[in-house]
Amino acid sequence: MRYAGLISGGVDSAVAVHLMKEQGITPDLFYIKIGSGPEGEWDCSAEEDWEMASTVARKYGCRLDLIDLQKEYWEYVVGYIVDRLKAGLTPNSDVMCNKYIKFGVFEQRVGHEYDRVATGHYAQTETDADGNVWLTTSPDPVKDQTDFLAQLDNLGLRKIMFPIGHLLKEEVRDIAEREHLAPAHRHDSQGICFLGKIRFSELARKYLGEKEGLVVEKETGNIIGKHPGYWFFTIGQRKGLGFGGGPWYVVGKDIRRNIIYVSHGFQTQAAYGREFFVSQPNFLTLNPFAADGEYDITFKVRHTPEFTPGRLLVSRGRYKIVSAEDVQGIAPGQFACLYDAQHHRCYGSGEIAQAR
Ligand SMILES: Nc1ncnc2c1ncn2[C@@H]1O[C@H](COP(=O)(O)OP(=O)(O)OP(=O)(O)O)[C@@H](O)[C@H]1O
Repeated sequence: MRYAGLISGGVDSAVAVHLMKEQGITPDLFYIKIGSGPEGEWDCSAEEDWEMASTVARKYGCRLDLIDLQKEYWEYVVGYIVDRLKAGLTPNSDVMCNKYIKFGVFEQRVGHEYDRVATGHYAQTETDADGNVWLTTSPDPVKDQTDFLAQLDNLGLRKIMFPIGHLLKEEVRDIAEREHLAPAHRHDSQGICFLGKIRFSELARKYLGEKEGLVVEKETGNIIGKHPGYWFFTIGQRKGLGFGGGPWYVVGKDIRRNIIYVSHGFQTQAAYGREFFVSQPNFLTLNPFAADGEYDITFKVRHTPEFTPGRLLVSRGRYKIVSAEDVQGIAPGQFACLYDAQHHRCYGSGEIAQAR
């Protein structure tokens, strides 16, 4: 068996390597470089991550290679983000980075030479009696990353290994301390999916520019203020609106007229919803909802520790989630991730469809 390990310079993948060594496996390690943009305009400070990865590789006698996927990252992941922002949708860079980069381009370039590829994700897999491999959640609900992995295909899932998947973050840190792994005291690495909120707005400014529009209170139609372009705002967003007299929630967008609709108050009903459609989901293994009917599920519409209970209504290939609780900020384009009622198995995810 040939083993590869994806190493980021952070604690999680360092401990993953340690645990593989404990099992007698010496993986070849790969550090993926996404660089700092086509014109070198973003400061990614990746040197430190590379240093950390090298220290771990030396300690465990592993080969370490740097794979430059800068061009592909900007083409596929950043391209997708800008596209979605322009369409008024809420993109998810972590999901797409896993799909296109770590398990997409990496697999084509390097991964295909290996039988298994290990990462430091907080997720697990299980094999049923028929030999089907399923993605299952981490015991650490705060760190669980199954939602980021839910767009992979079954081939990827069969190949992947999560050496720290059964552990809590605290346990991973303890191992790192005990083993004097250099990154033990580091913050989480930049990772390659580094595009957080700030980056999103920087990207939006660079690629889509600014275009002044109106901010309108949904209930009254009153004009509250102006904004620099609908692409800077996400449905459900509360912080960073800067309109005064808040809290305000973004509850809708009219992208044709460049209008942002907001709603006022802490408990505003307009910020919540209970029902929405999911575009054709990607099923990681089998589709457990193949027959029309109603199913008890849990789901997530964003990366939070909570799994929301609800029912999935399936009718002629259409998937509708009816939540048992109010859900804040149901944003078209964002992924709805589907789990069983015990939030043990993660079945896959699909984009939240535009309300019609
Ligand atoms: N630049 C990279 N090169 C290679 N693999 C990476 C890189 N960034 C992330 N990974 C892989 O993806 C996993 C999850 O990445 P994520 O960005 O979520 O980081 P994390 O949970 O903070 O993990 P870590 O502590 O290892 O950075 C990492 O554990 C690692 O296996």
